[in-house]
Amino acid sequence: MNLFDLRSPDDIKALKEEELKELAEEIRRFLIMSIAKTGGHLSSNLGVVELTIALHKVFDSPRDKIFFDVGHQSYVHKILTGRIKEFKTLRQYKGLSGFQKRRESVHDVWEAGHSSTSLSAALGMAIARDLQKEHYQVIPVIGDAAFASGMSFEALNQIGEQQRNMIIILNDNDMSISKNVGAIQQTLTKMRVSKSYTALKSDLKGALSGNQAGNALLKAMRSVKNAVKENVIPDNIFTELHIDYIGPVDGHDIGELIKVFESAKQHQGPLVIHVITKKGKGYPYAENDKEGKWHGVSPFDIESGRSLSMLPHGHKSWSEIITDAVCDLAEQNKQIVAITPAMISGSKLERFFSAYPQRSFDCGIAEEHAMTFAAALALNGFRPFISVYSSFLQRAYDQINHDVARMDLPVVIGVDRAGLVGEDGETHHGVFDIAMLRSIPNLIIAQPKDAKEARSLLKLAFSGNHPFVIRYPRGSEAQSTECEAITCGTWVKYPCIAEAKAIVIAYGSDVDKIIAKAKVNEIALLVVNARFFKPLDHNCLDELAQMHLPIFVYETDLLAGGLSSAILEYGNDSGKDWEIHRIGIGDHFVEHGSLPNLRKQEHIDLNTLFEELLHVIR
Ligand SMILES: Cc1ncc(C[n+]2csc(CCOP(=O)(O)OP(=O)(O)O)c2C)c(N)n1
Ligand SMILES: CC(=O)[C@@H](O)[C@H](O)COP(=O)(O)O
Ligand SMILES: [Mg+2]
Repeated sequence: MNLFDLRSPDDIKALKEEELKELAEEIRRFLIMSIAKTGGHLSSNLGVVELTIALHKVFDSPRDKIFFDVGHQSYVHKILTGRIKEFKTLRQYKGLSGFQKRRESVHDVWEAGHSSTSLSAALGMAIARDLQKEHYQVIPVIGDAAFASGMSFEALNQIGEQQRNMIIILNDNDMSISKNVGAIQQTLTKMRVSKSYTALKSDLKGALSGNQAGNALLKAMRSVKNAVKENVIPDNIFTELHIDYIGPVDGHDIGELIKVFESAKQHQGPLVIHVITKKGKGYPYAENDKEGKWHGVSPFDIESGRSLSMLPHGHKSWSEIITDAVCDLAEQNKQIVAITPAMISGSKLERFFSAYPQRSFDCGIAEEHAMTFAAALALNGFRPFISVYSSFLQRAYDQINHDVARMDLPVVIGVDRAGLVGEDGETHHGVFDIAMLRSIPNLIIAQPKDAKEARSLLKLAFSGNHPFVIRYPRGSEAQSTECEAITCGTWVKYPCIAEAKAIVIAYGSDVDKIIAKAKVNEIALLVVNARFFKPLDHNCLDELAQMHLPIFVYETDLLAGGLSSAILEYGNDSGKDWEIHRIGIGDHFVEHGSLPNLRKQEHIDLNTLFEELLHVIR
């Protein structure tokens, strides 16, 4: 079958098992070729090819609701639902999203990007269906790491109690972004490899070969389980929650998957089907990836596996710059510990984890738990550094407020991926954290403009005794080992040339870019590096007000509640009579695309700033 003829799942309903296996191989080849060109989430999608084909073969999307937790592994679903032609635009501005989007297709019945929402959503859909007296299947597909997250267990607790019909596909590849962690994973591994479950599986195969329908199958399952229950099989975490369980099932055996899914159609009440897959299947570099290098990739050379995107000379990622600084501080200060909620590779914490394994903790996808865990370590004499992507930090708002800030505990929170991130789109743009955190008492919130300031701010953070938030963007910066003393809450003024005609207050790496652009264009500006969002530098603001010049506050984050809001609040409270121009992101979510395109679309690119500046001062 030509993949490009695929319009809807109906096109595969008549295919026989052998043809479906060929389809799987064609899709696998297409994924590797296409993602090598565009970048994207490679290994998770290679792992769910047969699983997704079998789901669309057996169930009737969009009537039956098939959806994916996080959604980064929904590319095969998109191919089978008529979107293969758009894959050349994957994650590009106005192109195909890397996650499920309702605007793209009727087959995208849910949206995510953040982990572990699928089971709660499934219960909502199932109860809506029942209350409306409708009849369709609700089928969340959830990975082993997303399953081991708090929100998933909150949902399972109610699913077990509600006993609504749903088919939970647990896609267990024993991987999060890198190797999965935690006791729940250990339990799943035991279930996956224990002989009794394998024995049970061969009995299951027997039952299936007789083509027994659902309940008969489960009766067979239960009789087998009861038969072996005395000696080996304890009830598992699912049955203890009154959720039936079938598994483990080979997630690459289309025939077996179809039989199990067919049987599941008749099942009454919630059912978990434990599917075992190989993340990265079919592409050796990704199959053998333990560090998570092939989870989310930039364009790469298929033959060598080499990435085609290189950092500018002398640059390191901001994540690495921060980790290097924390490692150097940790050499002197044995109380420094590092915590990550499942993002070791994304946050580039590998150096810390290998240098200080006893002082390194990966909590799994559990931002809420990780933050309170950090608070208790700080309360008991340690100096935790917890790195969380800005958008995932939204999960830990109450823990920052209720545990870290209220008790005024010295936790250093590295807010990675702060600002627009680009290709991952609205669920991942880290544009809310300044507004989200600025109202919490006791927090210090800062952003460095370069590597030297990053090291200086971290030195200040670990020398103080208060919760300290340091935010930094996706992307890279020239590395530096320099460091200087910084007084908390102080901004820095950079007069560009001659008598300033306007003031620009900015932060992060844009500060130096604005200075350079003003010099090249011989525009007389005073540029202020507002490296602290909290506390504001009131002395500096008082001085700026005295200059009676137009003040441009240039933000690359949400305007509402951000830096300019804080400045306006101060101006109001201190009776300032000043002219403030605000540039930043308006009251809407920002879609996916490359950063230059998004900045232009949001009118937060430097050209927009300078156009507005010149409009005022000339
Ligand atoms: C709240 C939240 N935290 C972290 C992430 C980053 N993240 C995306 S996918 C992923 C791993 C998912 O592992 P799993 O659920 O097992 O799916 P797999 O990729 O193995 O198929 C993580 C940690 C996220 N999307 N949302
Ligand atoms: C799906 C998900 O949430 C992560 O894989 C995320 O896409 C990683 O983002 P970075 O590529 O910025 O590390
Ligand atoms: Mg996984």
